[in-house]
Amino acid sequence: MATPNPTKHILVIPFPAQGHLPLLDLVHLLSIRHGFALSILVTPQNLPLIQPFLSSTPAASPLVFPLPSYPAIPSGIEHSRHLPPHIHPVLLSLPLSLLKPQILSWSKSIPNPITLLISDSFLGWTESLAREIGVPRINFASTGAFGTAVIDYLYLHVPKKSNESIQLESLPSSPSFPYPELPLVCRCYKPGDPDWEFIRESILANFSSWGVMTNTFNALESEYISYLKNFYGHNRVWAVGPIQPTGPVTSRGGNSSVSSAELTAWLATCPQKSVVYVCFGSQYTPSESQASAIAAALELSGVRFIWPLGGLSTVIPEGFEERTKGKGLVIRGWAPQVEILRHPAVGSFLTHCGWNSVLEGVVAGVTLLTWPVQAEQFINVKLLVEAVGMALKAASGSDAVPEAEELAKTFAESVGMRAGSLTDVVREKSVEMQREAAVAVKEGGSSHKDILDFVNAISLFIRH
Ligand SMILES: O=c1ccn([C@@H]2O[C@H](COP(=O)(O)OP(=O)(O)O[C@H]3O[C@H](CO)[C@@H](O)[C@H](O)[C@H]3O)[C@@H](O)[C@H]2O)c(=O)[nH]1
Repeated sequence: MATPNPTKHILVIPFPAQGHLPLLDLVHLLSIRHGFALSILVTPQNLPLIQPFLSSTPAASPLVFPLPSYPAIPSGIEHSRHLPPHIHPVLLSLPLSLLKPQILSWSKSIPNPITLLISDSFLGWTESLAREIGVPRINFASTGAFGTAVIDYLYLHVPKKSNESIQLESLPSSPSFPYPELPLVCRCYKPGDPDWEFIRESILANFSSWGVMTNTFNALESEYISYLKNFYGHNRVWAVGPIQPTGPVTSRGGNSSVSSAELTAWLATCPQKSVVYVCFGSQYTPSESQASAIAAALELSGVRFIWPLGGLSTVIPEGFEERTKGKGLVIRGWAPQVEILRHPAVGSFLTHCGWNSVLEGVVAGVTLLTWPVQAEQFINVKLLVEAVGMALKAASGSDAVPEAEELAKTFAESVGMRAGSLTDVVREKSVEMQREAAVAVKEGGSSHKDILDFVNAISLFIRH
């Protein structure tokens, strides 16, 4: 562990959403390995959520400011998981931006000046904050390079609602997407609406950040990483993923509602690669008919499974748990996803393709079965299925209700209970990407090198 150096002081401004947490894992690594002192901006309700990070990062201190009220955000809400579904999480950027004067005066009052600001790409307003403090800013993108490229493109060339597919001309291979599959953060933009104009300006401000760090790796997205370098007009785009969870993987993002011992005991009864894991991330609850289709498919296929229903209210058919007793585990609440995926008994993952789930699946070498529902998930599927060829399409869209028989076949093929030549190809590609991901983060690997390159680049700004 490196000795913390107070002259290397990073102000970190995370975005309060589960899927954006890898920023904390990244700065943990910078602190532990490279001796950076960290100040983490956090609002009071979110302070307990970052406690595990603070406990494991001795040179990190919270910088706590109450969240100012803002009309677009119901009062008392400080985290995206508590926002009603009709409010896009990015709008939490608005009240946070009101903290700028306080952050500025705090930065002037401290004995160990800030060297650098790292903030989430949903917080592009921090670009002008960094300029006022007089330090460079790193824009941290929690989506992949392709996802980031698409969101950036769509804020430059705002698409009109259309029945035709929207083609993104200057991106590699000029991909096109049906309008409803474009990220909601882009489709929600309302020209002339002051809140959305602020968000647009904020995203455009990311383009002038001094550097960009992204949670991806070269072997997975080299084409889009190169594209981003070209787009931003410099090479300070560091692909540093897959960022590893800080501390025990069992507690990533929340306390699990099932004990590790219970899970391990059950998984120990299952043959290698025989279990299908089903999860839709932290922000989506499958509808009752979707949950029924999944349940029927699990039952019909006869596969072993683990299915966390989340803290929200997924309704599953009556009697399902009794009928599948021994074959599967239904988890009510938060599951230790990373731990589950890394268990050798798990063979495939029906996922909504949130970027963290994708990377966690890649690291674990499981076969990804894709069912994108929102955000940039359709873009991630294009990457995984069409560009890399390492995933199988299971369903698509928040309104989709797949045929139980078809989904059952996909489940069975994915764990080798049914022959399917495509699955072999896909499975081999998953194993190859798993290997590439492991190589990337090891000494000499592309992501490891990018972190060192980043540390060297910012040493120019360190005052001694
Ligand atoms: O029971 C659960 C459910 C989720 N997780 C974890 O929660 C995270 C979920 O992140 P992600 O898979 O990225 O999904 P979302 O929470 O939906 O993430 C949002 O943010 C991501 C990063 O910007 C985007 O890629 C997604 O599309 C967007 O929906 C992952 O680390 C999971 O391991 C658990 O540990 N247990």
